[in-house]
Amino acid sequence: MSSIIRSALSGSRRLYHPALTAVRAMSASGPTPPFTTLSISQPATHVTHVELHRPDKRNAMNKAFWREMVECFNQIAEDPECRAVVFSGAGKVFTSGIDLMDMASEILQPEGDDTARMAWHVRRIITKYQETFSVIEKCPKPVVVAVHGACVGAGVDLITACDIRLCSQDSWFSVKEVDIGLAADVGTLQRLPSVIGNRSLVNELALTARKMYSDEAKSCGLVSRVLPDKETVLTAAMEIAGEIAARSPVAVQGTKINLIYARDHSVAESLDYMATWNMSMLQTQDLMKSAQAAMEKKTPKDVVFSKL
Ligand SMILES: CC/C=C\C=C\CC(=O)SCCNC(=O)CCNC(=O)[C@H](O)C(C)(C)COP(=O)(O)OP(=O)(O)OC[C@H]1O[C@@H](n2cnc3c(N)ncnc32)[C@H](O)[C@@H]1OP(=O)(O)O
Repeated sequence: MSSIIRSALSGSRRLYHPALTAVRAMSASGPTPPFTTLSISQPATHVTHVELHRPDKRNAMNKAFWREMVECFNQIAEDPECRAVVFSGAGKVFTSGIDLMDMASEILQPEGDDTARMAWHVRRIITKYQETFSVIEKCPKPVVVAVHGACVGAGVDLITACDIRLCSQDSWFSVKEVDIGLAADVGTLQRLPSVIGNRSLVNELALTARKMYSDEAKSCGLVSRVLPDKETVLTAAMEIAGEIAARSPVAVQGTKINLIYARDHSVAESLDYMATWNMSMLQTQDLMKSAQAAMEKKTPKDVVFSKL
C-alpha cells in the first residue's frame, strides 16, 4: 500500500509523495509542504532530489529538520517511483550542523524530576536523532550527496550515512562536536572509520575538530569526486543518480543492502546473507531483461523495469 493511500486512510495531514510532486528546477525555491526544512523535487525520471533548505541559517539542523528527515526518507523508501536520491544543501554552504539556538533547551535543560529521568529523556532524544541519519542508510534507494562549502558537525554524521559522496572544490569538513563540548553521537564515530579506512586520521579529525578541505577529503576517500563548484557537483550527483535509476531496482537495492550488511558482518556471514538474498531475487524478470539487452548491445536505459 503506498504512503499516500495510507495517509488518506488514516486521515492524517497531506504527505509528500515524489510521484505526485511537480517536476521542479534543480535549484528549488523553498521547502515543499508538509516540510519546513526540506525541499523535494523530481528532477529526472525515478530520481528524487532532497534539498536541505534553511539557507539564511546556513542549513542549521533545527528540531523540525530532525523529524522531517525521518518522514521524508521513510516515504522515499516506500515510493515505487523513486530509484535514486540526491541530497544537497541550499545557499552558501551544505550545512553548519546542529542548530545551536534551537537545540540548546532540549539538550541543556532536559525534562525529568531527577537525574535518572533526565538521563532517560536525553537518551531518547539522542536515539531519535540517530534515526534522522540512519533512515538514509535504511532506505534501500541509493543516496548521492553533493556537498559544497562548509559541512560541519552533524553534517559529517549525515554524509557518512550516504552511499556516494561528492564535493565542490570549496568544501571543507569538520567533526566539530568536541569544540562544542560533546562526543559526536549521531553516526560519525560509528561510520567514518569504515568510510575512510584510516583510524588514525579519524581520531585526529574527531579529537581536534580541524578542518579537512576537499583535496584531502578526496585523497582519504571521504568523497569519491571533487568538482569545481556547487553547480557542477550537483550536476555530477544528478548524473550518477540517473545512471543508478536506469538500472534494475531489484539489482540496485539488493546491492545497497548487501554492501551495508557486508560492512557490518564477516565475509562468511555476508556471503551467507547474499546467497539467501539472491535465492529469491535471481528469479526477477529484471535479470532476463537486462541480460538480453546486454546481448543485444543495448544499455540498461533501453530496458523498462517494473516498479518496485
Ligand atoms: C543530539 C546531538 C546531535 C547532534 C549534534 C551535532 C553537533 C554539531 O553539529 S557541532 C557543529 C555546530 N555548528 C557550528 O559550530 C558551526 C557554526 N557556524 C559557522 O561556523 C558558520 O556559520 C559557517 C557555517 C562557517 C558559515 O559562516 P557564514 O557564511 O559567515 O555565516 P554566518 O554569518 O556565521 O551565519 C549566518 C546565519 O546563520 C546562523 N547560523 C550559522 N550556523 C548556525 C548554527 N549551527 N546554528 C544556528 N544558527 C546558525 C547565524 O547565526 C546567522 O544567523 P543570523 O540570524 O543571520 O545572525
